[in-house]
Parts: sequence; C-alpha cells; structure tokens
Amino acid sequence: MPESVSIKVFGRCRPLMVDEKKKNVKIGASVSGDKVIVHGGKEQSFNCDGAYPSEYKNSQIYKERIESLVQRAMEGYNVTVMAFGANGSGKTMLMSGIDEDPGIIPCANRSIFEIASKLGGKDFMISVSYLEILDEKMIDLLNPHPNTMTIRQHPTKGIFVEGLSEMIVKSSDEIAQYFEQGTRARKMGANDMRAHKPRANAVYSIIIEQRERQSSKVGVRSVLHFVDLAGNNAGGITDPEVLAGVQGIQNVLMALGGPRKGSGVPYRDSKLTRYLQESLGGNAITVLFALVSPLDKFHQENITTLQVSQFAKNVKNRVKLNLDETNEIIAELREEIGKLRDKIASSSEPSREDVLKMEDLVKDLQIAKKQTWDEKQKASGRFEEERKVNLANQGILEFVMDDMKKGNKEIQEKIQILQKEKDQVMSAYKEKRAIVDQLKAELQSKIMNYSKFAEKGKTSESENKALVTAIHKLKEQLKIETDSLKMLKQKLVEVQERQQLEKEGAKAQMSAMKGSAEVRQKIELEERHKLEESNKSLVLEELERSKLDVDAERAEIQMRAAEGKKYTSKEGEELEIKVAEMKAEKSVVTLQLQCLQQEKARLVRELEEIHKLHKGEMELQQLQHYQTFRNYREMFEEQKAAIEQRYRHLLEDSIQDAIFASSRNNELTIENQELRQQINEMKDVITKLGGRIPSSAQIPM
Ligand SMILES: Nc1ncnc2c1ncn2[C@@H]1O[C@H](COP(=O)(O)OP(=O)(O)OP(=O)(O)O)[C@@H](O)[C@H]1O
Repeated sequence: MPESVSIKVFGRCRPLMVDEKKKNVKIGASVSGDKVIVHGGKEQSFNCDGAYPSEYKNSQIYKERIESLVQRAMEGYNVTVMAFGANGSGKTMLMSGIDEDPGIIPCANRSIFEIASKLGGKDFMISVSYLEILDEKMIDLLNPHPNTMTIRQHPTKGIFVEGLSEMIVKSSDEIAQYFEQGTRARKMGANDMRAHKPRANAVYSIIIEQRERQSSKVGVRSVLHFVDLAGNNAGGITDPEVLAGVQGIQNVLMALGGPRKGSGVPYRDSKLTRYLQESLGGNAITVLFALVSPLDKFHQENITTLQVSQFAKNVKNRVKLNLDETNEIIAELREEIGKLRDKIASSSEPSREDVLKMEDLVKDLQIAKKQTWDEKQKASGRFEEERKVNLANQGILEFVMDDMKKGNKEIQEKIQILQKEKDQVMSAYKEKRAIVDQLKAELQSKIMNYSKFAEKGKTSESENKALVTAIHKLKEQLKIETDSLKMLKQKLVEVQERQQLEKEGAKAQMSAMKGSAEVRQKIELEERHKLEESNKSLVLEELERSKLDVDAERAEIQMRAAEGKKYTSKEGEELEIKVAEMKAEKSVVTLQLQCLQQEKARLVRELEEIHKLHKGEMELQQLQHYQTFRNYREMFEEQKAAIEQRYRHLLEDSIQDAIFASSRNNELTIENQELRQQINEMKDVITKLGGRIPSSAQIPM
C-alpha cells in the first residue's frame, strides 16, 4: 500500500557577503525558529518544517535532514531534494557546497557507499546521470553528445530521459569524480560555450538497484534526484521556452497545493516538471529547500519562493517500495503486444492509435530487455568511451578531466625540475671540458717546448728533469679532470634518461586525454615536432662534443709523437688522427641511429594506438549496426507476424464468405425451384379454369 507523505519544506537564509556588509545593505529576510521572515513593508513570516539561519553549515543540514532520506533511498524508495530560490540565494552552495563545507550532494555521494558496505548480503548496482535543462533544451552533462533526448515513461524505469547517459559507479571516489566533472562541464558550458546560466535547471540523479545475494527474491530499484533549480527571477522574461524552465515548477506546485488545487496539473508544460512528475505529487519522498536572500532588493523573489513553498507543503505524495518487476513487466508487455497485434490483424482498417500504441509497446519491450545488469554495464562502458570524444569535441575535455590535467601538470613539473638539473650538469660539464681542454693545450705546448729544446740539445739534465716532472704533473692533473668529466657525462646521461621516462608518462596521459581525431592529430604533431627538435639538439651537442674529442685526441697523438713515440712515417700519425675522427663520427652516427630507432618505435606505438582505436571504433560500429539490425529484425518479425495473422484472418473470412455464399446459393436455387413449381401449379389452375384468374381461395398454397 502506498504511504501518503507530504512534501517537506525547509527554509534557509544565506549570510551577507563581505562586500554586501561593507555597503551596509538593507536586510530583507531572516530566520527565527522554524519560520522565515521577510522584512520590508509589512513583515511576513512563513512556517517551514525547519529553518536554518546563516551560521548553519551544509554538513549539519545534511546530517539533520537528508542522511535519513538517503538511507530510505538505499532501502528502495524514490527520494528528491530540490533547492528553490532567487538567483544568488545559495542553491548551488547548499547542493554542491565548497571544499571547506561540502554540500548535500557530495555528502550523499559519500553516504551511499558507506551504507551499501554496511548492508551485507546484498549486491548493488549504482549509476549516476546529470542532466541540465536550459530554455527547454536538455544537455547530458556527463557525456555531452549531440543526439536528441526525449522524456519517456516506462513501466520498469518510470519517467526517464531516453538518451541520457547513466554511468555505473563502484566507489565513493568514482561517484564524486563524476559529479565534479559534470559540474565542471556545467560551469564551462557543454555545447556552444553555454556556460552556467542562472536560468538553467540541473538534476543530478543516483539510480540504486539492489538484489539479495543468494535469494530468488525480486530486486529493488530507486532513484535519488538532487535538483538545483533555476533562479525564480522571472521578471521581464517573455520567451515561452525560457519562462517554462523558470516558472514550470512554480505552476505545478501551485496547481497541486495552491488555492486552485484540483485543476489540471501542467506537468507537460515544461521538460523539468515532466521529468520530475513522480517527485511532485507522485511516488517519491520529496524535500524542498526554500532559499532566501538576505538582501532587501530580492524582496519579491523571496516572497514568491516562500509562497510557492507553502503550496508545496500541501502536496501529498504517494510513496511505495519500488520492487523491480522487470520480468513480469516483460511478460505483460508481450501479452499486450500479442493482443494488439490480433486486434490490428482482425480489423480491415487498423486505427492510427493502435499502430502508434503498438510501436510504443515494442519500444518499451526493447527498453525493458536492456534492464539487465550486464546490458547496463556494457552501456555504461560505451558512454565512458564516447564521453571523452564528446568532451573533446566540445573543447572542454581538459577542463572537465581536471584530475588528468593535474597528473599531467605534476609530470610536467618533474620534467622541468629534471631539465634544471640537466642544465646544471651540462654547464658543469662544459666548465670541466674547458679546464680539460686548457690542460691539454698546456700539456701540448709543454711537450712541444720540451721536444724543441731536446732536439737542439740546449737544456741541462736538471732542466730536462724539471720539464719532464712538470709534464707528468700536468698529465696527472689532466687525468683527474678527465675522470671527473667522465663522471659528469655519466650523470648527464642518467638525467636525460630520467627525463625521457617522465616524458613517456606525460605522453601516455596525453593520449588518454586525446578525444577527437582533430585534437589527437594536433597533439601528435606537436609531440613529433618536439621529439624532432630534441633529437636535433642532441645530435648537434654530440657533434660538438665529438669535435672537441677529436681535437683532444689529435693533441694527444701529437704529444705522444713529440714524446718520442715512433711512427714509421708521417702517415702513421695522420692515420691515427683519422681513426680518432672516425671513432667520433661513429658515435655521432650511433646517436643518430638511436634517434631514428626512437622515432621508429614511436611511430610503431602510434600505429598500434591508431589500430587499437580503429578496432574499438569498428567494434562499436559493428555493435551499433548489429543492434540496429536486431531492432529492425525484431520489428520486422513483429510486423510479419501481424501481417500473416491478418491474412490468415482474411483467408478464413473469405473461406467462410465463400461457404456462406455457396450455401446461400443452394438455398436460393431451392427457393427458385419451389417458386417455379408454384408458378407451374398456378398455370395449371388457370388452364383448368379456362384462363380465368382464380379467387385467392382457389390458389394452391
Ligand atoms: N550558506 C552560505 N554561506 C556562505 N556563503 C554562501 C551561502 N550561501 C550562498 N553563499 C554565497 O552566495 C553566493 C551565491 O550563492 P549560489 O551561487 O549558491 O547561489 P545560487 O542560488 O545557486 O545562484 P544562481 O541561481 O545564480 O545559480 C556565492 O558566492 C556563495 O558562495
């Protein structure tokens, strides 16, 4: 039996902002006990089921008023929480909150999984959707696709938006992430930069499905809606679509609980009220927060908010546990389709309503069949794939997926730190290189001097010894400096390798962020350009280094020659120089080769990625084609059966007609024969009477 539950109304007045305090603005509203009071002119006070002054935190309100409702949603009851008020009255603050004081939605997101973990013996499937309705246009905030969405009523799903993505969530982190990302998409504006407008309505929904583990009992399905309504400042609006979005909810609450209660409820006048029909006088526990601004300039909007909330208090919803009856409903739908098909088949001219009803029933059946957890899981996976592309197509992927961006930023910071380290090591390496070169030059000139003097035999033995000692000292110093140069080089290579690793990480992140082919192509071109640039500078660096090495080697050889190393001829010396040059060239070529290999590996990776992507897209397309084919086949089968049935009936009818016609024919033939006989008999009588017409008594009957 449904339970009758009134809509509960809670008032809240936000505090004055710092600049408002400074301006000494006139106070227009306040809270006292369970009443909200509107000042200015004649003071008016409005009773609520609870009222919150400005110092109350969102989290306190959640604990006191909403936590128990989330618990009920987890038991299988529909729950709706709405925030209603003028622009800037604190609706978003209450629903979403801020880091220091999370709003009702973040608190509920956390509670859901805490409660689920405590309810042992049950399996849950929780999914979320986030819809924005702006001027009667619907936007899927989690997956902003360009496809049309329509509001439908379904026997198992209730009222829902066909085409709105439902993403399955498995943890409180995941659910929080979707909410935050959807809210960012709302702020940034999915579709043609439609950034959050005060007249936009947003409905964040948590769909909870559950089943008893190891039990054949039917499952339960409930929906928890959080509605951040458009500001009720309707003054000056004339566009009917805009007005419907802003005033739709007021009109419905007025019709349900206002003075003219009982007249038709205009649910269908706005998309929002149609979507929330169950929450307004239907099967949901509904709570309305009436938010008032403390500013006197919002006097009229505050009065409207509180009057409408008084109407809401009069509305009685009829709440029941939502058992998941998908199987029974599928059976009922099949039966209904069967009956209607017979009806259409038996009538010579089927009515348009029947045909349309048949189409709806077939669609309902198809939707009902997609309600299994497996199917939903698959659909959620598909939405997840699509959403990156759709967000990228809107140009808001990076903004929405801020976590990825954060991760990428961290990597970029690391790369920068490593670049600094690399620059430091590089400058130390260059300094050392200069010292080594200087020492080598010194050594070379010392050796040249020595050989000149030795050749001419001008030096004494002691002078000779001193020169040799100086040369040896220089050599030792050179060795020490060359060793430390080598160490610096090693360090440079290590830093470069670490930097490369981080770059790979950043690239992996970037490829996850790539959405549309266009964005992807741009990023890839940029990356390729960067790689080419870095390879070019690496090769140049190495060329420079090898030149220095060759010079040093040349000096070494000359020094050795001067020291008295025997060469058979001048060519021997030149040959050694050539060998050194070739060694250096080899190292450059090796490096170039490494760079090319790196580029090749990258291209192979890209190719694989593209292949994977195409494969995925093809699979998706195949799936869609298959689905379309199945839908058509199902419809075709249904229609074929209906036509067959119809022709069978027609055939039966015509056989019966033929039988009827032939028996009637027989009857008529007999009648005809009887009539002929009667005529003959009459003729006989006339003849007997000599041509005189007999009186009626003489005519044989
Ligand atoms: N309870 C509160 N405590 C502190 N600041 C608040 C509170 N409520 C609202 N504010 C501040 O008031 C301003 C307007 O609030 P908010 O954006 O939530 O209003 P809104 O009703 O959602 O506006 P709109 O209809 O334009 O979207 C914001 O700067 C918000 O931080």
